[in-house]
Amino acid sequence: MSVGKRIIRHRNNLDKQLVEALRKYPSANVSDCMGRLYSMNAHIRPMGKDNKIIGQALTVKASIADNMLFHQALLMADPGDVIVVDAGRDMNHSVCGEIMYSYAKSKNIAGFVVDGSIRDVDYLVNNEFPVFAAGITGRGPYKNGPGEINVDISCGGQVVHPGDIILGDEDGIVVIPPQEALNILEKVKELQANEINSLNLIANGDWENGSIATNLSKQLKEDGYEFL
Ligand SMILES: O=C([O-])CC(=O)C(=O)O
Ligand SMILES: [Mg+2]
Repeated sequence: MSVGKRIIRHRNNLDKQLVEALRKYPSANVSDCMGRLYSMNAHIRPMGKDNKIIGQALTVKASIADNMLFHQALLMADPGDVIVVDAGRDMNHSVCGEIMYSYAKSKNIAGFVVDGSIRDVDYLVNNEFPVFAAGITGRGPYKNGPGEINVDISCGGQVVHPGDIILGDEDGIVVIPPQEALNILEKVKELQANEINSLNLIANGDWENGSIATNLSKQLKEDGYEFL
């Protein structure tokens, strides 16, 4: 196999309903259900008006300032895929723009996550197509390669495997291992119910009697804090 030039067609796909069931949960709550260890770094930000993204990852490992394999990934992607690109966090060249967004949207690709820069942001401000990235620059990419498709990559400080579930919103991106998705879905349902309880306590003026406040006071006492 030619490392640096691998284009892997096969990827395991999950039941789409399971992926869809995660859509309504905030990335922050999902992250809490995964030990707070699987969110991308804060430099990966939503760049347009559509901030909600969910789908299975089709990964691209790109050369710096080059989007040849990103274009190939667009041709290979299925509806609902999120194209996740390791573009080396480069701030000097963008690796996608309006032509690529338009084609991806026409194929019902779920969005892009790029550890690098993008351009033609006007399109993203005026159309529903979610793109998360590290920066914006009008200086465009080359198309020479090398690069790879559907290999494990690094994006936003996280390892992303082909087929991982990518969930994102205004708080950024969390990466969910597909084999754990059902388990995480159950946990996040429970966490969400607890958050609703907390918000109800606040609304009713009862926060001081809730479990967070009571546990805090117990912990401060146990740890020897003094109120002076
Ligand atoms: O030149 C490119 O490949 C990226 C771009 O601006 C576009 O897709 O519109
Ligand atoms: Mg363009």
